[in-house]
Amino acid sequence: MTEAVEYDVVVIGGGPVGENIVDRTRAAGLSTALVESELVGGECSYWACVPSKALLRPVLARADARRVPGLAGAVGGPLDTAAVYAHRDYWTGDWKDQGQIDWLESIGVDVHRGHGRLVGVRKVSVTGPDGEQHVLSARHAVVVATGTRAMVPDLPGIAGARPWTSREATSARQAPGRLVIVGGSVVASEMATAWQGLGSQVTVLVRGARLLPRMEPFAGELVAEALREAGAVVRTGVGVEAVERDGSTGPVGVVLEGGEVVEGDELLMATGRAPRTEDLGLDTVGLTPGGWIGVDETCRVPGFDWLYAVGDVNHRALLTHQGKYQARIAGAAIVARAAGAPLDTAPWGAHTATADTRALPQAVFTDPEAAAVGLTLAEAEQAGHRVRAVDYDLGRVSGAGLYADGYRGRARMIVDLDREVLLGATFVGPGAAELVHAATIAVAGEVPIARLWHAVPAFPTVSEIWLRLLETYRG
Ligand SMILES: Cc1cc2nc3c(=O)[nH]c(=O)nc-3n(C[C@H](O)[C@H](O)[C@H](O)COP(=O)(O)OP(=O)(O)OC[C@H]3O[C@@H](n4cnc5c(N)ncnc54)[C@H](O)[C@@H]3O)c2cc1C
Ligand SMILES: NC(=O)c1ccc[n+]([C@@H]2O[C@H](COP(=O)([O-])OP(=O)(O)OC[C@H]3O[C@@H](n4cnc5c(N)ncnc54)[C@H](O)[C@@H]3O)[C@@H](O)[C@H]2O)c1
Repeated sequence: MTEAVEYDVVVIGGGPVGENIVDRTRAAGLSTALVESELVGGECSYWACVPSKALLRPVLARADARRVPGLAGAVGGPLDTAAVYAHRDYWTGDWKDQGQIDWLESIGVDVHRGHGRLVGVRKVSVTGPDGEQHVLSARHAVVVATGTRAMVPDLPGIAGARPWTSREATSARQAPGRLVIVGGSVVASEMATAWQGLGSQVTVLVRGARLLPRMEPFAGELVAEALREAGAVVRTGVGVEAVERDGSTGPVGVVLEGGEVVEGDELLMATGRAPRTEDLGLDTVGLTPGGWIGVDETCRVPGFDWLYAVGDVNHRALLTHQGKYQARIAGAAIVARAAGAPLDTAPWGAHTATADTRALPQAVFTDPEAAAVGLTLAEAEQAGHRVRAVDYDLGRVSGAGLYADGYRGRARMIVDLDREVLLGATFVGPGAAELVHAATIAVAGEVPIARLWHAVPAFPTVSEIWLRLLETYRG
């Protein structure tokens, strides 16, 4: 092995989070290396956010158009699926990352293709595609941004059944005749919407009581109702015991608790994520391989002055936008520490990822869309806040009625009664994803209800929901 090449900062993992870290550290003049074992751009760009939304957009646009009088008749037919897949392929750059590499070169980041592993304090080995190894050392920081992989439960028969994970579900070039989905959270709900819309007969097997269990209960209920109306089967409270499949092309059988078998042509396991830390050399610095990497509010690993874990891998918030926010915070902290400058780690300070716990937004691209920020009613009560949930039927807002005939949706805001600020908000309805950022500003800014009263939504937009919620609260 050759002598270590020294940088100020070494980042392992070039997903959206790693890319944002290196952008920050380079902009501040720190020499920076990025180690990536697959494609720069990460899961999000090639097998998650981007291809899934490219598949979903035509499905949701068609559903919206079918609710517009005068337009419905023009969009009654099936989707041009070849064009949908081509559009998805375009957005993934045909699973090539040359554009990202060119950008990194243009900002002066050295990209090391290969598998990165810690090999002691401040040291990272890179095993290239040809098996050759070299070592990088970091003067100031090593950042782990290795993200997650799909977590598939170890059910009897699962390996032989060759189930889809989120990777196949976002990159497939043909709709299976029958798609069985195990799981009930975001991936299950979005992929059920996409593939039912693209022509599959979808069956969703939900272990819990409803879809989207981390959101207000009405979100999952409205999404399940719409999926059923679109022709999908959504079954709740069902456990899966085993999976069976004979041969390479035969149908797959999902054996439920009690013995019933649900048959499909493909099976998608949408059962959560596992951190990509099992082969990362964590043991060489006293950490446990395979686990999530816990961090402080600056995304630094407790007990280390040089090791950071940012994005999915720290398990604070498994979302691209939030990982990129952490990258901005951690990047600023690395730069400040390298310069010996003081850090602002007070809540909402420049070097603390406060929004992860206080104002975390998410938009789920189902039909209807479901978007939320901050705490749900149950979470707020559990945290000991004195709160009131204010609900309103989105379909009663003029802007919503004009947006779609028979608009169905619901909104809820959670008011902290002691401080009269919002702790959270949820919007479910066609186009509702675009409503959440206003709520994020209200929650992160701790804007008093009395001042929100002066934030007048334009007529006739769906945003008039804000006025209705505030009127309902004020009686
Ligand atoms: C189907 C699906 C849809 C999603 N949709 C959304 C969405 O709409 N909006 C949203 O906000 N979030 C969405 N997410 C979540 C989002 O994909 C993740 O939060 C995001 O990708 C996390 O970014 P990251 O950079 O932390 O990790 P990743 O994107 O996983 O990137 C990690 C990178 O590290 C590399 N790597 C791993 N180990 C090593 C190693 N040892 N050496 C070198 N390189 C390594 C990997 O190859 C990868 O490129 C979705 C997830 C899924 C599964
Ligand atoms: N639009 C978005 O923001 C978006 C879209 C997709 C994914 N994501 C993010 O990606 C992450 C992964 O999403 P996900 O839906 O895969 O995971 P998740 O962790 O949100 O949910 C996994 C679900 O699978 C169920 N499950 C686990 N084991 C099971 C088993 N053996 N049998 C039956 N059910 C089982 C769990 O009960 C849970 O509901 C999430 O954190 C999500 O926020 C975000």
